[in-house]
Parts: sequence; structure tokens; C-alpha cells
Amino acid sequence: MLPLGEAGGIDLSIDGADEVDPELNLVKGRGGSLLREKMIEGSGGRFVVIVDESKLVPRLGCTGAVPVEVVPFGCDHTLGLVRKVFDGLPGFSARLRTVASKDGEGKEEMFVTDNGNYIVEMFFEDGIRGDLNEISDRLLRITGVVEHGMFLGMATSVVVAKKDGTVALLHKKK
Ligand SMILES: O=C(CO)[C@H](O)[C@H](O)COP(=O)(O)O
Repeated sequence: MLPLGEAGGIDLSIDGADEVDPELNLVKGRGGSLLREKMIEGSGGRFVVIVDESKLVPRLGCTGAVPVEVVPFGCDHTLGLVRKVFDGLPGFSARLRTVASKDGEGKEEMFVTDNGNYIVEMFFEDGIRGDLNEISDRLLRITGVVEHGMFLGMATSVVVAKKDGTVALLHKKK
């Protein structure tokens, strides 16, 4: 094991994904590790994704939350700014992710990422329509947003395990 800065580049990253669209854009981070995953998988080299076919979607955001990592300071304000990006979009909602509190008394507490941050979850009625790169830029320009879970143009190949037992191999268009 080496720190990222000492690895001298990463030739190959292999990971799962929560969603894969026809252009091999991904949603990742429903487990909350999107920042570290994006740092590693975006550091160059090949990025191979392994999923089952339930992860293939026509548009990102079709099957669940698209996560956005935000700093805890002013998180409600940042949540409001994230909501503004999709202002007026029917069926859109966003909230801060919570988890059941460990005290077992049925309370909820903030979900904290491995970097000590919070997660805003964005929900779309029928997936994200529009220019994903533009939406990405708008989200990343919000002060308080650390990173989001759309991995655009990063996957070089996707290995898809199908229900019938066969495997399909998809490659990024050049
Ligand atoms: O994207 C991910 C985390 O960011 C995971 O790879 C993804 O959630 C894997 O899901 P599953 O356990 O259903 O294979």
C-alpha cells in the first residue's frame, strides 16, 4: 500500500458503480466514498467498472440519489444552493443524508463521509436531462460543495454481468 502521492500514477482502477448510462457516465458514491474514489479513479490510467445489468440506466439519476459531498459548515445554505441549480424542475428534490443514530433510540443523525463531510442527496423523477458537464460545473462552482457523484467520461470500460450468465464488455467511445 502506498499513499496516492507516492504511487507514481495508477495504471488501472477497478470499481463498481451505482448507475451506468449509455455513454459510460456513472453515478457513484451512494456508499459515501465518492471523493476518494474520484481522486483515485480520475488520476489517470484505465478505469474499469464492474456491474450487473441492473445498474445500466438510460439517464443518470434514474434509480436513486445522486450524491454531492459538502462541507458541514453552512450545509443548509449549501443545500439551498444545490436546489437552485435545478430550480423548478418537476420531481426534483434534495436533502442531507441521515442515518439511524447509534444510540438505538430511533433518532437520525447526519451521515459523515470518510473526509468528515456531509452528503446532499439529489433525487430526480426520471433521471438528469440536459448537459451533464454543465450541471457538473454548476455544482462544483458552489462554495461548500466538495465533489459530486457523477463520474463523467472517466470509465474506460464497463464489464456487465447479465442475468443469463453472460458478460458484456462496453468500451468508451473514442
Ligand atoms: O459506486 C460505488 C460506491 O461509490 C459502489 O461501487 C457501488 O455502490 C457498488 O454497489 P453494489 O454493492 O451494488 O455493487
